[in-house]
Amino acid sequence: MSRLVVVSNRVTLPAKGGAAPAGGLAVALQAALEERGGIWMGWSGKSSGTKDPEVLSLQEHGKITYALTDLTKTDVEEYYEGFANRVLWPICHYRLDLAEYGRKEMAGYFRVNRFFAHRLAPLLEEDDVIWVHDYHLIPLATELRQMGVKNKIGFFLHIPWPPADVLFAMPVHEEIMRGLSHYDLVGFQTDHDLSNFGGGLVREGIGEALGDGLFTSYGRTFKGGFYPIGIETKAFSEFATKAARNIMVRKARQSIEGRDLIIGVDRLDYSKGITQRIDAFEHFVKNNPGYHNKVTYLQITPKSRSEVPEYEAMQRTVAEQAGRANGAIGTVDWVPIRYINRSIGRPVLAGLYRLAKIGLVTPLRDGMNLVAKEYVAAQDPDDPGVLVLSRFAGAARELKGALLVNPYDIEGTANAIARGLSMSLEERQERWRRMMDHLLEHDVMRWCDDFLADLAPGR
Ligand SMILES: O=P(O)(O)OC[C@H]1O[C@H](O[C@H]2O[C@H](CO)[C@@H](O)[C@H](O)[C@H]2O)[C@H](O)[C@@H](O)[C@@H]1O
Ligand SMILES: O=c1ccn([C@@H]2O[C@H](COP(=O)(O)OP(=O)(O)O)[C@@H](O)[C@H]2O)c(=O)[nH]1
Repeated sequence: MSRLVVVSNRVTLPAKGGAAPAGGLAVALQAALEERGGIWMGWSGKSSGTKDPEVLSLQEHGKITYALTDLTKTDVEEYYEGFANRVLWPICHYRLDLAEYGRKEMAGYFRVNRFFAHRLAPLLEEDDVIWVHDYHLIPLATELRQMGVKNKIGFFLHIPWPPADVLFAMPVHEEIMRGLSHYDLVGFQTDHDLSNFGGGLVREGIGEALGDGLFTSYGRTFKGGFYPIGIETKAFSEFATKAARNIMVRKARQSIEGRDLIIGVDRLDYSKGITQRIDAFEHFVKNNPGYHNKVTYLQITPKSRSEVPEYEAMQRTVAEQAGRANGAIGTVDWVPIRYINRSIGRPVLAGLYRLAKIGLVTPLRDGMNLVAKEYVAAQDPDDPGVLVLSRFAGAARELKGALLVNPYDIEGTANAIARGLSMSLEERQERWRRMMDHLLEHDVMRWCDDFLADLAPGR
């Protein structure tokens, strides 16, 4: 088997005790690489200030060699906070209104991709298979090809790919589309993302779908496919079973005092639909007096990308909204919404998911949403909870046993909460079994194997 070289913007070294960082990409790649071994190259998450970053720091952990680089302050501002998170992220999440274009940021994005290529190239061996992840690094293959790298290079996009009318509002879309054509395989989360990609090529007159998963554009022929990312289903389910003994989970159980628990877990991001979700919960409580003092909604929301103005503003908005809703619907002996702003380790999260009667996962747009899958995997087969899931999450293409909602429809989401809480055991089990069987078969290793088999068959 060829050596696997993974490149992603952010690389986080495994924490003591094996706790993984918040963020689906890091969680999934760690699981996939731990089994197969290989190199994982990317940004350390640290800034070297104004100094040029030192050479790569190489560190071995188990079968993985981590190759980390710092970035200068300017690089972080222009490449990560600027172009990646203020242009590509909003555009790919259909938020044209939030995209902020700047020539400086665009230049910084392409410059850092070149820098990554120059740092990566000396590590490469002839037979290596290179797997690049996410929107931060779209131009990386172009840069590597210009340096003469002939290896197989695949790209997987963890976030949605928008339709032509949205994508082409981005001034630099042509460079981005050209960048993708330099890969051997371009993978998306869902069939919808793939068809948006193919549709965009045709609409702009820059390429076409040749059939059998082949595309051509800018004089290159490459494969495209969809590979829905999975979780470590079996291991996560075992975590959840054991977590009942965890002290934090026991304390949480005691503190809800027999009320029904509803759980939401999301990075603090405008794409996650947290404000609409709080509105929906408030609406549910107001319209279902029988549930007064009988339900607790726990929203776990670690801060994310706080240097980006839209994210900083959200911290205030969501906190104020949770406070206002508690003021409006709470009573002297009942705080209906518990809003937590820090990251919780996944072993504890697993136990909290299992305690919850409803997993409330209502992003306005999401590439996949691993929380939805983790919630299902964590359930007790004898008494499973109900997943209320946005139809705009990639996970909705697979998890047909969920109650699918439109997160913009506040009343509809409130009704789904009510329906979930009163659903019969038989229906809950039937819906859960369907989803769990799917997740057991399509776990994170399957995702990894499927992608790599299409990228480098027979290697
Ligand atoms: O690295 P950050 O800027 O702190 O952000 C964390 C990650 O967020 C995004 O995750 C996506 O990947 C998940 C796994 O495929 C998927 O389930 C989710 O829908 C996506 O939003 C981002 O794509 C990653 O690059 C970030 O590391
Ligand atoms: O306090 C938290 C919140 C989230 N997560 C993990 O972060 C990932 C979030 O992935 P998802 O695909 O749902 O969204 P993303 O943040 O990548 O957009 C999941 O594995 C969560 O278990 C975590 O470990 N602790």
